[in-house]
Amino acid sequence: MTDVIATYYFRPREGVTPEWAAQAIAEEQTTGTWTDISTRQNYVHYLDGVVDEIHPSGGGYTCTIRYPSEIFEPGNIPQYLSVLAGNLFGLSRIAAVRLVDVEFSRDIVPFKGPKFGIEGVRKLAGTVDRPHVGTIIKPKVGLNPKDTAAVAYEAAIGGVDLIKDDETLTDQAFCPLGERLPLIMEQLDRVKSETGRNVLYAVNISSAGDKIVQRAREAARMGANMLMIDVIVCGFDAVRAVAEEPGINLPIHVHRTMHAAITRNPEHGIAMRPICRLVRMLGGDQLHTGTVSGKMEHDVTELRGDNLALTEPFFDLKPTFPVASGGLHPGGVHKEVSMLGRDIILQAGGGIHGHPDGTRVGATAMRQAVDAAVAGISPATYAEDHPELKRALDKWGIA
Ligand SMILES: O=C(O)[C@@](O)(COP(=O)(O)O)[C@H](O)[C@H](O)COP(=O)(O)O
Ligand SMILES: [Mg+2]
Repeated sequence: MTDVIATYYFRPREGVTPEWAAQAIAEEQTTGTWTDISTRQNYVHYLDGVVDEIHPSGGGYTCTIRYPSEIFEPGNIPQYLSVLAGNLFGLSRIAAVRLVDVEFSRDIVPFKGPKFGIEGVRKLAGTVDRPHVGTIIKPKVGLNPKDTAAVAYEAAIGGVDLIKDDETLTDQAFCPLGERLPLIMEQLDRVKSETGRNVLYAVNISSAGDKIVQRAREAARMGANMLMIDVIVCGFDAVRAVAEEPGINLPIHVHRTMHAAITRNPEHGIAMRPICRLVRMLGGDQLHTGTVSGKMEHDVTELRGDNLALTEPFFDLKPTFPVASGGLHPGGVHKEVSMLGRDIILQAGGGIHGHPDGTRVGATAMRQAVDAAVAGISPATYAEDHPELKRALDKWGIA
């Protein structure tokens, strides 16, 4: 059995040595506590966490801690997190601590990973290597099912590859999932017969732990071609439960709403990297990781590393499709593609539905921006003979 290696950034309180702080984390997360105890048996020793290395970093230190994989109950993600990311965050003699990354050992990754992954999603959408364009139905909530489906049709016929519910839309009375889903699939069938394109719709099935698998089954029965889960608010295991459910063969789009409460502070919390590794191993086919030009806080170096964690070899798991979303518009596409590559889903809500000529043209403008980026042509030049893109650039400029 090999060890699991976690990397932490930490800053000890004044008067506390980095050695003491790192050791306190290793003990707190494995077999120790704040004082020696009389109940300890020698045979417990093999489960001790071991501080490997400590290096100064920024205003603090980074350390790697080895966790014997026997401390983990194979397949039990909540238990993994209680060890890797549990009590340590509250230790008062450590001013700040952040879980930066985890190197999992194969024996605690009994999961199958994404069913589709980048290649499988590309096959469904009929693309080879260009970035995908996605949109979020806006306004986030409030539209009735009929109007929601009408917006979906406009975006799909305009050229998007993916349509998704917003993270706050589930099965509320003003837009019941059971009405919205069939109406949207009907519109996407219409687009398929009119254009031959298979547009994906990620229906948000986020719900209580004892309901989410049943909601996934119902969505599949109603003709869904993709599912969406808010992983942080539902819990990581919800992704596994849906991904491993026999009889449900649908890609899973993973939204990370609430992530910034734990990922944003560069000194304290959990970085996006471990979250990327978990979502990939649990079966997420697509995952929001951030943009280089959008409205959300972002660190380009971290972001590129996060996207690599989704796509680099990781045992034999398929790569997960990174999603760049949040304040994106056609004028930002060239920057996203040049910094993040082509295996990316560029998702725009306001950046499509806010186009001066409406949703359909907004979608076309995003596709044109992608075509320009793939062809290596600047958006301004491409806009000279693509009026849809021009109108978008006139409104939002070039990032
Ligand atoms: O509600 C929103 O803000 C979005 O629908 C984007 O809409 P806009 O395109 O209109 O901004 C997404 O939820 C964010 O992208 C989430 O952030 P992240 O991808 O960073 O997790
Ligand atoms: Mg949203």
